[in-house]
Amino acid sequence: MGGDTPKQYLEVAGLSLLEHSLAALLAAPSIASVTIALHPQDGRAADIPLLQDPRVHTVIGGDERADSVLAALQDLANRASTDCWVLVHDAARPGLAPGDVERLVDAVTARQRGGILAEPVVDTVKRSDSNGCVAATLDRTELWRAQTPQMFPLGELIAAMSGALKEGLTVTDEASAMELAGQPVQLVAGAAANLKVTVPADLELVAWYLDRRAKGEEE
Ligand SMILES: Nc1ccn([C@@H]2O[C@H](COP(=O)(O)OP(=O)(O)OP(=O)(O)O)[C@@H](O)[C@H]2O)c(=O)n1
Ligand SMILES: C[C@](O)(CO)[C@H](O)COP(=O)(O)O
Repeated sequence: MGGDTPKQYLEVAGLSLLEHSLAALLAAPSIASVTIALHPQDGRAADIPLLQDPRVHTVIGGDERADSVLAALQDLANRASTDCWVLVHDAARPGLAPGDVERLVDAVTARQRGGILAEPVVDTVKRSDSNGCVAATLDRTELWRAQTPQMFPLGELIAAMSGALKEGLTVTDEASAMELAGQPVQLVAGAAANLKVTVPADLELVAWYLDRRAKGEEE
């Protein structure tokens, strides 16, 4: 994103990205507690009123997203059964709605199979060769863009993430680790509003979605 403010503390519609994401999770009836992985030098989280909620815990994160996720999962395992289900969410996805969380939880619990929110790819997708030319056109009917939350049993996810990191494998989401461990992962339709804020224009886009939601308009 550039700039001096860490992405999770950029503001949209009067709240930081982290606060929007946290509020959505806390408003979802299925969520019992939330553990937030913070940067070791984080100086801002303590000022967030929602962090006073007794259901919220914090832990020091790691160098990469996967390290932060594993730190939070291991902290959670100190006070929750490894059989319980856990959802991992990006602070950088502030457009999450409590209803999205419940849709994922319902699908996962109905089939007792881990799953993720995801959006079908709507463009024609090309794979490039090393010269920047098209090597192939992919079959988009099989392609989805992974979102978060991603929901798996706590113990299985810790084992899968630890295994992947020990082997030096890159896992950019939790499903990747579960796939490497040979576990099935179901795809549950996510909303366009649940985008990952990655470039400055995404802030305006997510503000638009949040404004429509606040006015009760369809997404
Ligand atoms: N060491 C890290 C790196 C990222 N994240 C979190 O992982 C989520 C998704 O990562 P991404 O959007 O890629 O965040 P950054 O790497 O922080 O940002 P960018 O790629 O835009 O530089 C974000 O909510 C971010 O806060 C984390 O917890 N620990
Ligand atoms: C987990 C994720 O949001 C799925 O799309 C994404 O992979 C995280 O972002 P990153 O840029 O890969 O860290």
